[in-house]
Amino acid sequence: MRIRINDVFILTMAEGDDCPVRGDILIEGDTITKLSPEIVEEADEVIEGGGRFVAMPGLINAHQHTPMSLLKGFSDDLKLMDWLERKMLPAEARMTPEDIYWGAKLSMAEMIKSGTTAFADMYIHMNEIATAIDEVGMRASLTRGLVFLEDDGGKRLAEALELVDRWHGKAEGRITTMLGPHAPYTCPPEPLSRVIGMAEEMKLPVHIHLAETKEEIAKIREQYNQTPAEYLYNLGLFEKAHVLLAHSVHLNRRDIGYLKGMRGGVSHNPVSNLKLGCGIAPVTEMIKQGITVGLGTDGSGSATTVDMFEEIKAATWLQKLDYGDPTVLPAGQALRMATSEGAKLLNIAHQAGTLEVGKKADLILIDMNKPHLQPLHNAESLLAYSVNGADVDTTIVNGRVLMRNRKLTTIDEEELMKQVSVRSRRIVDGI
Ligand SMILES: CSC[C@H]1O[C@@H](n2cnc3c(O)ncnc32)[C@H](O)[C@@H]1O
Ligand SMILES: [Zn+2]
Repeated sequence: MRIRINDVFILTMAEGDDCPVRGDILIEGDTITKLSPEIVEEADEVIEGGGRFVAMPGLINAHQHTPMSLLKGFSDDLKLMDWLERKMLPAEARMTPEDIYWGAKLSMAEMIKSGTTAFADMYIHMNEIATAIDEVGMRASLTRGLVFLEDDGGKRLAEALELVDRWHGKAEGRITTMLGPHAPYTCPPEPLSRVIGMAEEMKLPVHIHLAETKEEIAKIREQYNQTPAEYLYNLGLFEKAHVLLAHSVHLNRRDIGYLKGMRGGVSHNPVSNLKLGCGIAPVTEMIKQGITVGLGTDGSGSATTVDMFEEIKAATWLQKLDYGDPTVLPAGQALRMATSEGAKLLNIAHQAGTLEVGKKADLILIDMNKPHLQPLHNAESLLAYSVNGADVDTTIVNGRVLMRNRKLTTIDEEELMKQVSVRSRRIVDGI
């Protein structure tokens, strides 16, 4: 299959490339094969840009719990632990594997419609999520979340390994896997060390929540007389595996030092942090210290939206506010966090995150022919500060068009809405 995209403003997001160039894009199979002012090759499908679209790499959501889309808006304005323990966990205990499948699809529909092409997911019933991804066509890195607060006879860990066995490298290579110990406060040293050892041996990345709230800092201090980052560092996590750290809001100077030089980095989730009142992550300082920082939404049970353009805005504005300085975290940097940096976190930088010949064709077309997106003085500014998810016209993953002219091609939206309506009501009823 060959797709030619004609006459668009191409923003590659490749190193040092911050100005869009008007031209054409050729996709052959799953790969970008040409970026040029004019391409004449025949194609099976031609998308006429007519100079109204910006083409950019698909956004990468580095921290998600996709099926939580079914819990969106059901329990807001609570403290994180109340929200999690009193609302989310009881609701999750009622979710069937089929609910998980439909919840993942709902989240993917929203992600594709707002320009996300790849995501990192941590949840339960991962086989159903992987099946949904296989069908829908997105790219993802999957982890079975591991909580070790009670003895389950090794059931959760066995499911985590089954996920790796069954799905790593599958769905035309769109699915990869990680190990997912949930957080320092749900993973005591012995089982956590075991998981870290497995990650090292199996060369698997580790996805874990870190230092999200002040309560977490107090709890880990009380239990282990350490900070959460110190706890992970002392267990050898940062030297033994590629690590994806979600949140990392409450890090002190020494904690940031532990993260320096690590493979992987931090998923900053500003909307979730704002909404749960967690605090402002030291993003500017981490970047200054050479730590890779990408962006994520967290599940829509907390953030309520998985539109990554909201995260881009929140990330840059929060740092400007925190420093009292509008020059901090400029537009281009925030866009890189949502694209090239996110790709590094998911360990897929060789495939995605920038538009370059030889990379997988994961890209979006944004319709700029709208009052709030004109004039086009500076594409990066408009993309970071003015565009929202609804401005995405076309989403392509692995050379396959998943949305064209805002119509999803791999998800039956009507059926999805029916399933979501019935299932979501049943899950939260009486909680
Ligand atoms: C065991 S699967 C993942 C687990 O994580 C929970 N979760 C969702 N959002 C957050 C968050 O912001 N901090 C900590 N844990 C979170 C989710 O409900 C699942 O139970
Ligand atoms: Zn999370």
